Amino acid sequence: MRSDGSALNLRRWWRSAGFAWAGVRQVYRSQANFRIEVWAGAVALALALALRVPLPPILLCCALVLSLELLNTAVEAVVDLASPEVHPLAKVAKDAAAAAVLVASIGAALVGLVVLGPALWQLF
Ligand SMILES: Nc1ncnc2c1ncn2[C@@H]1O[C@H](COP(=O)(O)OP(=O)(O)OP(=O)(O)O)[C@@H](O)[C@H]1O
Repeated sequence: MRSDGSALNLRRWWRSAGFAWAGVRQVYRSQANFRIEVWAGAVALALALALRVPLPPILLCCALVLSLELLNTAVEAVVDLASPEVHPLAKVAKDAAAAAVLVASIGAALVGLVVLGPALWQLF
C-alpha cells in the first residue's frame, strides 16, 4: 500500500470537491430555477421524513433534478461562450438541455405524487 499516494489522492479529491462546491454556490446564486428546485426538494424531503414514507425515491429525484439543472447551466455557459451570436445549433443545445431538466422535473413531481400523495391524503 502506498500511503503517500493515497494522501495525495485524498488531497486532490478534496480540492476537486471544493471546486464542485463552488460550482453549486455559483449556480445557486445566479439561477432562480435552481434555488426553487433546492427548496422544493428540501420541502419534499422534510415531508417524507415527517410522514415516514420511503426516502430513497425522493432523494434520487432531488439528485437527478439538481444535477440536470447544474448541467443545463453548464451547457448555457458553454453555448454563450462558443456562440454569442444567434445560431440554430446553439438553440438546439440550449433547448435540449432545458428539456432534460423539464423531463426530470415532471418525473420527480409524479414520484412525489405517488410516494407522498397517499400519506398526505390520509392527513386530511
Ligand atoms: N446563441 C443562441 N442562438 C440561438 N438561440 C438562442 C441562443 N441563445 C439562446 N437562444 C434561445 O433563446 C431562448 C431563450 O434563451 P435563454 O438562454 O435566455 O434561455 P433561458 O431559459 O431564458 O435561460 P436563463 O436560465 O438564462 O434564464 C431559448 O429558446 C434558447 O434556445
